[in-house]
Amino acid sequence: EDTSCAEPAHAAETPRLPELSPDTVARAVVGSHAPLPPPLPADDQQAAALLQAATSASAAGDANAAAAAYMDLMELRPLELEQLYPPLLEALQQIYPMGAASRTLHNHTESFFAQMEERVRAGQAERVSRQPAVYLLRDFLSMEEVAALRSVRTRLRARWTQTHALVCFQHDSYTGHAQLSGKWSHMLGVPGAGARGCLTQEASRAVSSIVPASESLSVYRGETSLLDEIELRVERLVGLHALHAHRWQLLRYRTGEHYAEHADCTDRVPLHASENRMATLLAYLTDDFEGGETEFPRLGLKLKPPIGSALVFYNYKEGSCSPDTIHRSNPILRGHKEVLQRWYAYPEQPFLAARPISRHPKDGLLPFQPTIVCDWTASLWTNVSCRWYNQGAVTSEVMTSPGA
Ligand SMILES: O=C(O)CCC(=O)C(=O)O
Ligand SMILES: [Fe+2]
Repeated sequence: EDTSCAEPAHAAETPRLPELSPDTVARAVVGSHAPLPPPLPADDQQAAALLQAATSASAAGDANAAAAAYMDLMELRPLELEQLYPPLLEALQQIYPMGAASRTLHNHTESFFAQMEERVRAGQAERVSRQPAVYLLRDFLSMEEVAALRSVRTRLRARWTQTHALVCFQHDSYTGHAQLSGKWSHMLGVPGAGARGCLTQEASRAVSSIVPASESLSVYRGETSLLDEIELRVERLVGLHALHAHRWQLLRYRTGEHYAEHADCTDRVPLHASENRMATLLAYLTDDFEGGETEFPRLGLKLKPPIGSALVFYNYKEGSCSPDTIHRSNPILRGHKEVLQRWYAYPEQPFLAARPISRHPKDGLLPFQPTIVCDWTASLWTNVSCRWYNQGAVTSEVMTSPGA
């Protein structure tokens, strides 16, 4: 077996880079007196152009273009959700077919193991761990596809640069910090005792540039034909069906950035729940960096798969989230890491891969405003790490404004 990309985890202790601290955040917030720029004027022209694009795309039967235009319109005009929803839903139902015809699915877990074992027999994949199952699939993407995906990321990322990110914390040392009290626009729970909160727009703006955050740029079905093609390849080679997929994520880490230990699954979401993360696919788009390994500490695996290859792993054991799947992205010591990621759910759930319909006005997010979330999933973290998302992590269901 070729294990050239695996080296034992204990070989060298990764040096720890200085981490974000609550005091640094408090100093940035307290020391900043820059006024917020005035809100962008309601862009009626942009909205009218989007509505025009949406209507003509639906008339032409281009569901992908219609859905994208309706979604952008909702980002600008969240209050018009009720008028925009019916035609949007019609477009989405073409992109994400639901219902009897698509419901005759195989046992998804079985098809995953059957396909991956077949890949191993055919010499296309290597079983890196048996329990939990972790496979390395070689030559999953061509070099041309890698380059194309990297430019997709650059292109889509450009849309999210108009405003600073809203910055959210879920760690007692931040939510309970004395100097940060009064600087929160959303807080769920008791500050300093397991709460999660988002800073005000002013405070977010002051800290968004000092928070080292890796990035997750969401891409949805229909947004690029290349990923639509690749999802069929995953069905064929990996046995994970498109109708079980979460959104695509294009991850990026710059020097110094990492993502702390976590499992992709959680027992708060049972295997049969629609939004569970039964299996994970990570395809590597760069390799010119030091550090940045995908490490599974409980398996003694520290992996740096070659460009174009994919790691796929199964997150459950006997129906429960397996803690042995805990993994992290080690700090980047030099260079730049990009990964294409997708989670797969056990039951069919086509809309999981869809762009979420409008952020609620109560979220307090500006149009096309990203969020930075530090320490989102409480229990498993060993240290703080932050991630930038273009998909709102704040929703009125989970967050309540104090006084709202
Ligand atoms: O980038 C990696 O190596 C791992 C990313 C990851 O585990 C995640 O985003 O859930
Ligand atoms: Fe993960």
